Amino acid sequence: MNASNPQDQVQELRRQLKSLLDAATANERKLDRFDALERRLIAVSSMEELVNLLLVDCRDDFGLDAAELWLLDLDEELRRALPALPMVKPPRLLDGHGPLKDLFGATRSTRLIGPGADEGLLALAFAPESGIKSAALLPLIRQGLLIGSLHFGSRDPERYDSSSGTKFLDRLAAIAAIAIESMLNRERLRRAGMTDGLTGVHNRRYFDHRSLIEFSQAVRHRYPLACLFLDIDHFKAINDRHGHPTGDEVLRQVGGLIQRSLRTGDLAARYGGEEFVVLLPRTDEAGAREVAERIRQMVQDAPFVTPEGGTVSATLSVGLAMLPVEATSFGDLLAAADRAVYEAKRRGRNCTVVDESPAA
Ligand SMILES: Nc1nc2c(ncn2[C@@H]2O[C@H](COP(=O)(O)OP(=O)(O)OP(=O)(O)O)[C@@H](O)[C@H]2O)c(=O)[nH]1
Repeated sequence: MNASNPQDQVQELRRQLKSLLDAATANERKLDRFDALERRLIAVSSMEELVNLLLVDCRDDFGLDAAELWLLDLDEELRRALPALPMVKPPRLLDGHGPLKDLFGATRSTRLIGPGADEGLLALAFAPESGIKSAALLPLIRQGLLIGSLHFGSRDPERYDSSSGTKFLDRLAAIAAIAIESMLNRERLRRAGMTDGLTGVHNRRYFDHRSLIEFSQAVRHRYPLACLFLDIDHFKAINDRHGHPTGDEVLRQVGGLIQRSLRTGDLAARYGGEEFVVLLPRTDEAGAREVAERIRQMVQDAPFVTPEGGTVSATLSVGLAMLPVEATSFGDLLAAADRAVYEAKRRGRNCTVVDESPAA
């Protein structure tokens, strides 16, 4: 091309103008996509929706090859909560700060990684088989603390390079961190509303709600439903002899033993002071008796550790009742299990009694 030729000059200017316009249009589209994503992030109403949005929708909308979310979970709160939530791709839960330090060091700012010096980080941030060649690693920060990270990866080595700006991504990370924190708080509140603070099993309010659902399912589908009432023996004496904190500790450990003895789908709750209730759907009398005896035996054998580091022992009386085929109310089943536990106390405690009263 001859630059002094006016026609060539015009053509060159046209070419430059077109490339500027193309870049502006691409930027505008990018801005629109980020804008739409931010609006959706702000509007999410559940943890699973949020995770699916960050990991699945983001990957599809931005034409990425991989998206990863890491969340710090020092007290294993998320480890307990997340399995119950339906997620296409769950986040990776971190039990320490190490992996985040490896990615961000002390800088805690968005990192764009392409081929070159920091390439090794790609193997940390993504599964090795994903073949990621460039990536954006976004630290998620709330109130000055690193709570996790969001990783966008591409097999195109030029998709992200360290000289590009990170303004959009920084903003996205800030909004994602707020959305994650608010969902975690919501999840905590939801769980607190249905969990007994001392023992960690469900509370009476949740039991009252779930038992009605279990009752109507069992009646509709005509499957057996067993109810256990479990009452710690001479609990007043444990409190009186060893102190209230030891009584609390026994309650906490009994709650844990009961919970661990059950299958998914069974329901355990603290019904009152030293009383627990268990619902076993699709379980016949023989099966329910086995569960009751297993729990009773475990409690009998357990050395309960006191807050001072000593041990005390405890036993349980268990009342078992089966939902009568023609039951009309869940209250009948509860009343029958209550009668049975009363009978177990009468027979000398530390035993399981099956309610034998004629079906209601
Ligand atoms: N430490 C502690 N004690 C509790 C809690 N809730 C109820 N209690 C106590 O549990 C005791 C229950 O006593 P009782 O109902 O007389 O029954 P018990 O001593 O277990 O005797 P039996 O059931 O007849 O074997 C009471 O002393 C309550 O104060 C709690 O959250 N923590």
